[in-house]
Amino acid sequence: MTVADLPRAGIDSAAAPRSSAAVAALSIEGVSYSYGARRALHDVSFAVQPASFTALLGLNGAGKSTLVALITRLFGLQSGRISIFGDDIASAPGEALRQLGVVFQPRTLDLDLSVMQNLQYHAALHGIGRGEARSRADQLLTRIGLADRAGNKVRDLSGGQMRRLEIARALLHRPRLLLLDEATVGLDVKARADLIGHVRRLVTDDGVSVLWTTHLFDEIEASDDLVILHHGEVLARGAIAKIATDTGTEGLHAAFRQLTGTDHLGGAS
Ligand SMILES: Nc1ncnc2c1ncn2[C@@H]1O[C@H](COP(=O)(O)OP(=O)(O)OP(=O)(O)O)[C@@H](O)[C@H]1O
Repeated sequence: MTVADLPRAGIDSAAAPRSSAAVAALSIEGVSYSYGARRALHDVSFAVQPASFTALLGLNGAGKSTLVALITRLFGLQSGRISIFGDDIASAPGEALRQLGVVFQPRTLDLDLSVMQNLQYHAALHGIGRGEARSRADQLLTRIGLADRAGNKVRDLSGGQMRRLEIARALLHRPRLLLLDEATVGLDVKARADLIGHVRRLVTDDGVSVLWTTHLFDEIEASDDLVILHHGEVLARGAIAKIATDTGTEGLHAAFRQLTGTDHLGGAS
């Protein structure tokens, strides 16, 4: 089976856009959030365009996880607006979240169940029937290179394979927007490259829109939409070349250093 034979993982006719194709996959407008007196996000605004890879770059404490918690409605909004393909997460949460798949930073697989059982359990939570779940799971496991591991217990997988399984699980209900929060933490260099390659192919081959949060500069490519978040504020948006031009610097490291005033650079550690 080739990629062309597979259903487009990101496209679900039931979740087709209601209006024009110009609607952003994810729109964040004027979002602020505080934990008591501690401000975590301040007037954050940016958008993820359909079928694009947007990298949200920030050092530890920048506010990435807080933003993920707001997008997924783990936390309630204090101010601002978030919408997914035009559906407001506060006023139309069902419609909005149906179009969202999430891979959270901590692993959330059941280690004692098989790969297929993990997927079927999750599909049942989404109300997907057994036959349909099996068919979608088979397709997704092929898509992410785990078809031969369907019967294995999850605890026998490598860290990178577990992450890929979490991506397959996040795509089971055919969301058009995939949110991954520091998905490569704990993986070695090869597993990181492998994982990010899979995610990039979901964008180019299947039209999935991706928001990828990271503190690692080497996970960002020249063609990505980049959002630099620092101490809860968006300091720059756009492609690396644009940000470098805007800051009068050469390349991402220098631009980041200039924008944030910090020498603490995220490397491939
Ligand atoms: N439950 C909490 N109570 C109080 N402050 C918090 C809480 N969670 C996060 N913070 C603070 O909010 C700010 C943003 O944290 P957040 O975890 O969103 O950043 P992050 O970019 O995800 O960092 P990391 O990569 O380390 O997870 C930090 O100053 C953090 O200390």
